[in-house]
Amino acid sequence: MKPPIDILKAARSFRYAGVGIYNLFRFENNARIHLLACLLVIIAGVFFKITSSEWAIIIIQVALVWSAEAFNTAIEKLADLVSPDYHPVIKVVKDTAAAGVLMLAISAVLVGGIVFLPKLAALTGW
Ligand SMILES: Nc1ncnc2c1ncn2[C@@H]1O[C@H](COP(=O)(O)OP(=O)(O)OP(=O)(O)O)[C@@H](O)[C@H]1O
Repeated sequence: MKPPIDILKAARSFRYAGVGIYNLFRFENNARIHLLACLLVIIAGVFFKITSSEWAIIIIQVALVWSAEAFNTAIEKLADLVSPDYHPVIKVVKDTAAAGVLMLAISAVLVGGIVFLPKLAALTGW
């Protein structure tokens, strides 16, 4: 009888996803920009001693942006394979996928502002 959960198969899926994460940050310029932004946010979070709720919100924001970037990259690669030449539908597909990343990046910047600007203001005496 087949076991209800195939642990080896799950472990393989984790490995493939790990390769995907590596490729994302190794080869995609925008993903590297998001990685750098994340490192700066971690440094700021440690410096300003933000609360666990603030960390939780920031972690969710970072994960949302990275995840959107991963889906966007996957869509771009698929689109390049399906249509290496210019196609108006591919333009809509790629622009829409990029819009998804931009929307979440804007929300991450706003959340960052809400969390860090008051602390920065208190520090600098604005
Ligand atoms: N085959 C295509 N047909 C139509 N428009 C395209 C096509 N390829 C790219 N574009 C247009 O160029 C924009 C940038 O596409 P591109 O695939 O170069 O993405 P990118 O954000 O520069 O990512 P990367 O540099 O990682 O490939 C798309 O949003 C789209 O408007």
